[in-house]
Order: sequence, then structure tokens, then C-alpha cells
Amino acid sequence: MTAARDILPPPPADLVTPGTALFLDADGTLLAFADDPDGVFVPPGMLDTLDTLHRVLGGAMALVSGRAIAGLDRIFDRTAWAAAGQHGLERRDGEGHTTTIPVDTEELARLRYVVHDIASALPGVRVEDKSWSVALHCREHPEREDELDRIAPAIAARFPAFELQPGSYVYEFKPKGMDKGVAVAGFLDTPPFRGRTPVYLGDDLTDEHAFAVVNERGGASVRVGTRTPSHATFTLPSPAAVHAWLDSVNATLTQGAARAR
Ligand SMILES: O=P(O)(O)OC[C@H]1O[C@H](O[C@H]2O[C@H](CO)[C@@H](O)[C@H](O)[C@H]2O)[C@H](O)[C@@H](O)[C@@H]1O
Repeated sequence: MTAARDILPPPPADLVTPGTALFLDADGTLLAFADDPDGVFVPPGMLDTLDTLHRVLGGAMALVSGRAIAGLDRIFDRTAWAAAGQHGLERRDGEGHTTTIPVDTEELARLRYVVHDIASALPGVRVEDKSWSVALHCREHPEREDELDRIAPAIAARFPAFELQPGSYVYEFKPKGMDKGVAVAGFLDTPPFRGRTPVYLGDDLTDEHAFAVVNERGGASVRVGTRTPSHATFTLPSPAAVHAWLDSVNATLTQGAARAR
């Protein structure tokens, strides 16, 4: 059920335990937004923080993103981490094996043509062409949002194998049947995630699919930012707050391990 309240509590540092499966969205959660999708950067210290978590959780940590896995690898430079790319169309498991969902490539080619053609008549709208999906961005020109609100569903309606996934100043066209919730459920069926309690951090509408799955499995969902309504059970205000919280999680896990010795 979608939480009716706008005010959610912050997650406690002991929400993550050695038995957690940790899922992290990238843009807007680990990474502050930039006008250009290629302009994002990993803040200083974050890779150390995530490397520690990955180790302490026995590899049960995954990035779950709308970006392609190749793009995540360029940004984070960690091919050993599990990852779901393009909303789960690609999934790299804890052992480094990557699987992809079959896509109607002929329809994708036609969709690409139409999206580029329409964007060429909309100055300020940026096309991001990923391997299995294509996105229209308007962060640099938010005044285009109302226009894209009308145009994007009309484009999607012409391509039955695809569906529209709106996000933060972005309208993505992705193959039907896959979303971040399905991706997280897939991870939870396989080692090292199987049998663990999921915790998911994300900021955008795309993450709501995963929040719902995680909540159903008795886990916890953390919304980054203030977007409402949300299925999330906790909130943090920003990527900087996520980083600080992950550091406090590491400190708590390390203290717990020291006490157990
Ligand atoms: O699932 P995510 O990891 O959050 O990825 C969602 C989309 O993120 C990127 O777009 C967003 O971030 C850009 C860079 O900050 C920003 O310019 C854009 O406005 C945001 O929507 C990425 O470019 C997309 O491919 C992802 O699907």
C-alpha cells in the first residue's frame, strides 16, 4: 500500500545487518543529479564506503539502475558488484554472470528513429540512447516537461512491445514486463541474496516497483528526497545524507562484528 503520510522517519543505522541484501539506486540516491547524464561523479569516499559494505555483506549488495550496466561500470568502476541495468533488462549476479532479457530489436529500431526525430524538433530536449531502451531528458529545460507529458505517452502508444517509465525530468521507453521490482525479486532468488532481508534505497518513481517488492518480503524501503506518494517506509533527504547514513551503517556493523569476537 502507498504510504499516505508525507513524513517518514529516517532509517536507523542498524537497519542493515550482516543478513541484509542491500539494493542501491544510482542517480538521485548515490549520485547527485547533473544536467548531463554523463556529468555525474561518485563523491569522494563513497567507493570506500561501498567496498566495505560489499565485503561485510558477503557480496549481497547490488546497484539497481535505469542506466546500462556498462554505464554503471564507467561511473563506479566496480565490475565485481552485482548490478541490474536498464531497469532489470540486464542483470549481473553476485558471481559476475550477466543475463539480458530478449528485446524486440526491430521495434526498438523504429522507436529510436521516432524518438530522435521528435526530439530534433524540441530544442533543449536531450536523447539518451541505451542499448535496450531510449530516454528523453529535459532537466536543462524543465519548461519542456508539460510538452513531454503529452508527447511521450503518444509515442509509447505506437510501440506495443514498449512502455513508458517516467522519472526525474526523464521519459524512458523500455521493453514491457521488466521493472526494478522484478529485478530485485530475481536477485532475491539467487545467492548471495537468497534468504536475506532486503533493504532498498531509491529516489524516483522507478524505485517504487522495488519498494513494493521489498516491503512484501518483510524488508525496508528508503525514499531519498521528498517525492510523494511513496511505498517507502523510511526517508533520507539527499545523496549526501545517503552517504553519511551508509557510513553510520558501516560503523554499526563493524562495532557489532568487534563485539561478537
Ligand atoms: O535508476 P537510476 O540509477 O536512478 O537511473 C535513472 C536515470 O538516471 C539518469 O537520469 C537521471 O540522472 C541524470 C544525471 O544526473 C539527469 O540528468 C536526469 O535528469 C535524471 O533523470 C540516466 O541518465 C538515465 O539513463 C537513468 O535511467
